[in-house]
Amino acid sequence: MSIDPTLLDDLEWRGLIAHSTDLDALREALTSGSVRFYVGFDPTAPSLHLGNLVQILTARRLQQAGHTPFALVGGATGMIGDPRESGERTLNSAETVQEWVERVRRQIEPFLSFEGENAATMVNNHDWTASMSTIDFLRDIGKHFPVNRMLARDVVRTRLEAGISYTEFSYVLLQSMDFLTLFRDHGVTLQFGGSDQWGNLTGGVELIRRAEGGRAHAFATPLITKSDGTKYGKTEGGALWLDPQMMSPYAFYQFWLNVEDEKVGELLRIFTFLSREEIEDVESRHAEKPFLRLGQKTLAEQVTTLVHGAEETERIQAASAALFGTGDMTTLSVETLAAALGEAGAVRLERGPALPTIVDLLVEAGLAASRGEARRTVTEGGAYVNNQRVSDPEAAPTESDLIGGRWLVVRKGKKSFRGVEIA
Ligand SMILES: N[C@@H](Cc1ccc(O)cc1)C(=O)O
Repeated sequence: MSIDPTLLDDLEWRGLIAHSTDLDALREALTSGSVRFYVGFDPTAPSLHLGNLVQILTARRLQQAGHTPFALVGGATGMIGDPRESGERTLNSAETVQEWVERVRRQIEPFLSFEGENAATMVNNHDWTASMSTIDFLRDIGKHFPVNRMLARDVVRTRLEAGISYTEFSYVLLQSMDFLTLFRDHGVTLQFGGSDQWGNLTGGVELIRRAEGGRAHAFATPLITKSDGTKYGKTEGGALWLDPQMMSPYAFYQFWLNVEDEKVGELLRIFTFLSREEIEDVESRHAEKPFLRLGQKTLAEQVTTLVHGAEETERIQAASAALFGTGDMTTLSVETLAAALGEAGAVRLERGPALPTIVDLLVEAGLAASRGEARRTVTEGGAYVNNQRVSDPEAAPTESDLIGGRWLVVRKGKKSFRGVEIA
């Protein structure tokens, strides 16, 4: 496996290095051989989310450049909880943590290669933490942690007033012990994580120095925020999950399609494997005609393909093109349409003796508040069934209009549409 000497320049160009312990030493290490590195994920939910994806993709970049990944799932740290500013976490049961460990592990695996000279290894910190005695922990690890420095960390300072348990306060020792263990047992010399992990990352580097006289490196990736500084996912109603059961691939795709123009370049650099030339080309074409949304479309296609695969992405694209365009809907697969409409909203109508008229459809689909309003929408030319404009308020679709024998797409104006299932 040859080493790509341009890796660090590429990471910097992508804006992936927000903090680092010593960039020159890191560059030296990353160009002189395959570096064993690690990144950890806590099972705090049944699925990883957008923030974790930055780390997963960064790990993949390092592996593609010839370095050797250790992906850690926090079977132990997931039992404790990394302190966050919003307050003390509630402890999850051991069974729940165990179940989530497995799910998180399966989510990470497809992004890394487990073959070849620099094959990835999955590790679980429960393996070296669970059997450790309290006495050993306090003597061998605790002794290296000055409490005054632990108190100075931002997250701890913000928590001091409202309160922080000894459990969460100790978290940094566990993560630092992980780095030390991987350093000793596997020669791991680099850890990275999100910028909120900076204290935990440097804790490990410092512990390796104090306990072992060893040299290790760390860097932190930036926090991904919207242009107003708030987190993605907050206003969309929940985190952006990678698990298709928790966030449909269609909704995932739509999220990328709707990011702000100012963010397109940054997100393309962080979340795609397009080259610098390709990204710069998309950016300049996007800047010329932002209304074509080339940047968002590229982003949506690339990231959805990485997470949900090419086939699923094509299905979503076909559905979106049909829903928002003028295309022929009858050629769509019913599954894709149903998924897309499930997201956009769909209503179900009992099949009566005759199919409903366009006025009925607009009212039933919730696109018009009254029959009067529905009638006006039709006469003003703003009503569509399956992308075909309907101009007669009394007109009703025919059986052959029903996609897959039961679906209609009712649209009002350009953007509001609903699925109607006649069952
Ligand atoms: N603390 C990390 C997860 C982690 C756990 C253990 C480690 O050794 C490393 C990282 C997070 O909350 O995202």
